[in-house]
Amino acid sequence: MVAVVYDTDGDGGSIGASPVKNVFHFLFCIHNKMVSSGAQAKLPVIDFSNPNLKPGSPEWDSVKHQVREAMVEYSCFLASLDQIMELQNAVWEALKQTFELPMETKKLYVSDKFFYGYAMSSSGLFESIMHDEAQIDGSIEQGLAKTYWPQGNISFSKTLISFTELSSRLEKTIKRMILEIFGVGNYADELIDNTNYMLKLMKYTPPPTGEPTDMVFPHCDKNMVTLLYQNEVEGLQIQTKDGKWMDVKPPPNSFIVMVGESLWAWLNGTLSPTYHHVVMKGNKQRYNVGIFSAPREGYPVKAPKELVDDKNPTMFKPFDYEEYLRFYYSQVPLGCPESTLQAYCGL
Ligand SMILES: O=C(O)CCC(=O)C(=O)O
Ligand SMILES: [Fe+2]
Repeated sequence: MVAVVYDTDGDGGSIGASPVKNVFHFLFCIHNKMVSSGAQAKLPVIDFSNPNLKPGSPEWDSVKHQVREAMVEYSCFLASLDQIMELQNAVWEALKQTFELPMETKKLYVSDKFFYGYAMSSSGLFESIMHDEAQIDGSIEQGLAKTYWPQGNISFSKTLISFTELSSRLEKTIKRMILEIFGVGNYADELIDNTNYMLKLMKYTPPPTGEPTDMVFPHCDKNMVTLLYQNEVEGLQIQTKDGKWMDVKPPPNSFIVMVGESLWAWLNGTLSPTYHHVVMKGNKQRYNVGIFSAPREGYPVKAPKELVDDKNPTMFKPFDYEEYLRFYYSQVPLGCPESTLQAYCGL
């Protein structure tokens, strides 16, 4: 299916006739009323920079212990990785260069996979480029860079390939630790082999009023694990167990790690998905680049038998991630139920 994910009206208001436009209206609408001041608590920062971080080592066990504490409390943490600092400037340069392209050029990037490509919110303040299967050799170069720079753009491609390698390696480490924590580490290789990585480039333009403005409405990601790397402009808030919004303030060497609905289902509810939104304030542009891991098409999301018993019955019917995404985007215009996964395949 071809995903034409561009909204030209820029009115930030009325809901148009096209389902795609409706999706973007709801996904990126502006609700000033939802803005709240962040709670005071701080997310744990866990260091993954040690090159000796190998499964079974004392370093591994120590980091895993920290991951457990953070995930159980917040379903979210900050993963510091010093190696990202070497890429930092090149990453922001690549994003700026991309979003500064003329609008007609940016619109050229339309993927043949469902929902991937260039998108802009109806307010015009939030832009994103979603590139699926970023881990596949040549995909960033041939699929993305060649669309924008037909003559090629070596520095752009090299930077985003290195970013994808570094962040997907970190994602694998984190996922392996999470599975070990819940006693299902024996499934880690299978799950990793059936993972697809979506690369998402994001630009937030500050609201003209300068008032705090909700740019991405509260939601849980649908995928397995989300890793976000943002510039110095804050805006992300996650919801804590007591229902308060907490500001996320990542140091420059850190990724934000969040749990998506697919991991929630795969773990049969053992971890909750991270509920989050983005509030922009001030006058600086916010850039963010994320890697979203997701189950490959055709690999059903199904909790392993070890996580199911009489006390913990299966929460969801096995589902295909891509089919669930289609359902989700068909539901969003109808008003976004609290849990679309529950509505889709809850038991
Ligand atoms: O920009 C951010 O910090 C979060 C973006 C987000 O929630 C998403 O892309 O799903
Ligand atoms: Fe999100």
